[in-house]
Amino acid sequence: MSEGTQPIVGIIGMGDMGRMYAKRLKAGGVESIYVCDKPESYASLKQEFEGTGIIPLANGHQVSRISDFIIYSVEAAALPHVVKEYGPSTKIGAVVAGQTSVKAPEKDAFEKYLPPDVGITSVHSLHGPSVTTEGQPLIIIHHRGSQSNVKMVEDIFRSFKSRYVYLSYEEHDSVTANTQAVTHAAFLSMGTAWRNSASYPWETARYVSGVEVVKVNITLRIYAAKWHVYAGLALLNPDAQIQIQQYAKSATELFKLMVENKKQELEDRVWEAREKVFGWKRDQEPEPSSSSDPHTHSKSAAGTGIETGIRDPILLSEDILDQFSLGSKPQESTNSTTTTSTPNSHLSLLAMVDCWSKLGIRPYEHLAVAGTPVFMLWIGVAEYLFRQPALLSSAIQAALSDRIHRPDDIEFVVAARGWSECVSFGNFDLYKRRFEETSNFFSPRFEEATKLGGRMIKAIQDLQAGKRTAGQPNIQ
Ligand SMILES: NC(=O)C1=CN([C@@H]2O[C@H](COP(=O)(O)OP(=O)(O)OC[C@H]3O[C@@H](n4cnc5c(N)ncnc54)[C@H](OP(=O)(O)O)[C@@H]3O)[C@@H](O)[C@H]2O)C=CC1
Ligand SMILES: O=C(O)C(=O)Cc1ccc(O)cc1
Repeated sequence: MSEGTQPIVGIIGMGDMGRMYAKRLKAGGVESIYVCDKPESYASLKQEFEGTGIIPLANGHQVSRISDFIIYSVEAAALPHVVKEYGPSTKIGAVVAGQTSVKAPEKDAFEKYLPPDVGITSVHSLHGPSVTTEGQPLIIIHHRGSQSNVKMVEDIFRSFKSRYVYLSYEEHDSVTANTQAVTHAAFLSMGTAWRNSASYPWETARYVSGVEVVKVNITLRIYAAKWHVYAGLALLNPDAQIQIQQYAKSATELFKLMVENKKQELEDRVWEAREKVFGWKRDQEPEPSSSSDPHTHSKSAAGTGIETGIRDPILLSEDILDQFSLGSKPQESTNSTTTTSTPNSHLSLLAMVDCWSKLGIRPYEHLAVAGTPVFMLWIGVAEYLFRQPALLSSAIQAALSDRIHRPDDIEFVVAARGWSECVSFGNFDLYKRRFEETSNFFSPRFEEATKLGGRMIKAIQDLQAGKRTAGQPNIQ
């Protein structure tokens, strides 16, 4: 690349993320963008991108030969063979990145198949293709080559207005196992449980309000997306299995305490997890943003040593959550199965906080480094339940005595164990089958839920942004 000229950007893989990148980079002022998908898609890509300034080429060899910065944006499981094929054609002195959600296989493939004169400065946008890039974390992994390559990558993505987060390959997989893999395991399990109960949660009045809205909408959002994205980051991330297994173990152990009616043990375990994760003493309700919030003075992300600065609590309110109800809120009725006030064990959330506690995960610190919108919402609802002692007590009480939700809880435990086992087998076909069985069950509601999920994510981001502009501490 000669001095003063813009780098030529190449994208291999024009699926959802590749397209989003190409369009946003073009709109952001990158002059030359060459892209390709599989050779059989060349003709249709050419037609689709005619007149846009984004130039489709026949294959990854052509993109690699001409580009100064090449982004592989293909399925995680396909990446090694795609890099093996096109990597040797990479232009001398170019810089290569992968959009892959899991970096261990990407690192291996790049080291193995890229010529030694090629730099490796990888990226990962921590959000889906339909979410704004603005304010979202964009992880930059500088692995090989001149430090000036980092500046080039930063300049290329400047128009995204994302928040750059600098990690190593290993730190990336450790943080995303904590933020993404285990969070997805929770939502996938809820979906499987509902499917196996043959019940659409929005048809059951007890699921329409508050915390349930997030559970249902995000579950549907995940099942509406591509299975390989979730399979890749769960099955190929060496750190993810431990987290997913602990989540299933937490759900199982809590459930056993429930059915054995071991009140004291269950209470002690839940309140201890609350203190360990959130720092709030038993029965103590923290003031908003008070110094008793442990996460408001955290300094480094657990396990990474990365300085994170300060993070606000999320402080979701019932009012915000209810704006996104999937059904209409029923009137209080004498039939307890149809009232919104029926206490719920919230086993999926009790298990999540127990799992964070057992693994020493500090969710706010990971959120500050590499939080996805889904993870932020999930912490938001966990915080909502655990912040208010009365609400948490009523969940524990329901866990011990309520019989209405118990069948759902059984299904949930079985589902969490099933996902954990599936991940431990490392079998993509099995994962796909499990995913698609549930995804087909929910598909009639995808369009609506995806829109609602998008609005919910925007609302929580606006809430956070509003707090920051109101003078509360920011994470940067
Ligand atoms: N979707 C998301 O929310 C996010 C995804 N990611 C990561 O980004 C990557 C891409 O994901 P996403 O865009 O969603 O997935 P898609 O399936 O939409 O896109 C992947 C594209 O790569 C193409 N491809 C496969 N092999 C080749 C090849 N040899 N040459 C050229 N193109 C090829 C695929 O073609 P075909 O369909 O024919 O196989 C497909 O069009 C994944 O690694 C994912 O983990 C990261 C952040 C968010
Ligand atoms: O926010 C989430 O967890 C999502 O589900 C969207 C997503 C999927 C894969 C990524 O690598 C990054 C973000």
